[in-house]
Amino acid sequence: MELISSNKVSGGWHKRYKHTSQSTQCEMTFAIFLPKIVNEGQQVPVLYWLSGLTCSDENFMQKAGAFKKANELGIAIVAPDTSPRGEGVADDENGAYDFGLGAGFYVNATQAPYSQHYQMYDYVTEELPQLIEAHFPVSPQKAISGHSMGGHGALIIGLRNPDAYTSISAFSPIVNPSNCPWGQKALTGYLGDDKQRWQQYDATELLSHYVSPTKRPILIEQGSSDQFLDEQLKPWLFEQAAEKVGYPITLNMHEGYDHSYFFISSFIENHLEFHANYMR
Ligand SMILES: CC(=O)Oc1ccc2c(C)cc(=O)oc2c1
Repeated sequence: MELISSNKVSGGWHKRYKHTSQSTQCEMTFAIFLPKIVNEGQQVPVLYWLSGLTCSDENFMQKAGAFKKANELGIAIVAPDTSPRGEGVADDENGAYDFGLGAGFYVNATQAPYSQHYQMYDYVTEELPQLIEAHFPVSPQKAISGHSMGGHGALIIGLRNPDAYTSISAFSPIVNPSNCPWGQKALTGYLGDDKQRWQQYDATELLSHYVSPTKRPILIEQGSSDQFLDEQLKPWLFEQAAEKVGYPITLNMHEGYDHSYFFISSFIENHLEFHANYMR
């Protein structure tokens, strides 16, 4: 693991690292925010943040405005990249923004040529937490959150691993990728045409068939003026599935907010407090 940069911020530290990943078979970059309290020898819980299409480890760290509150609450934040990258990593054949580089969709791809490197599910759920726990003063307490494609990632990972994450949250998530153009394109490209195989990566499907007795709290934020709301995001489908299976979720609609980091930065502190409450 190699340190790329280190900056003091809001009393804590923001650091970027690169390392060779066994899951994705390429160099991966991630960012970590460590609150001040780690200097006093305290182990801190970790919020994993998954970013959306076209993003890297940098967007959330630079734009969300999360550090002051994370420092106060004593939470570390880890932001991985959104896909494998580098020479030899297959991209969308037309270089589109919604597939390939910057758009790994947090799945383990089974289709060539993507299956060689696009193993983001394993990277985020296994390899990265192991690396973080081996190298930083963190406790095993983890929570997960994300935006848009990353909100989809947070929901599927949280729902599939209720023993690993104390709480799940999302901003403007793609809740039902089998049922929207971004998701259909990604799931076809990474997993093939068999829709049965898509279900493990579809939060609304996972919730509809949820059987675990452990129901982790789920908090979703959505802007009413989000340009992707009706065609891509459709949070009401997730809400309906939750009602049907009796899984309590909170979906907060916010008048006038769009899909941007202006929206995320407006409500990120509530999400940090939400997760801090469960990670204690
Ligand atoms: C930094 C930023 O604005 O991130 C951003 C912009 C647009 C999108 C879209 C359209 C989808 C998504 O999944 O993430 C995302 C992130």
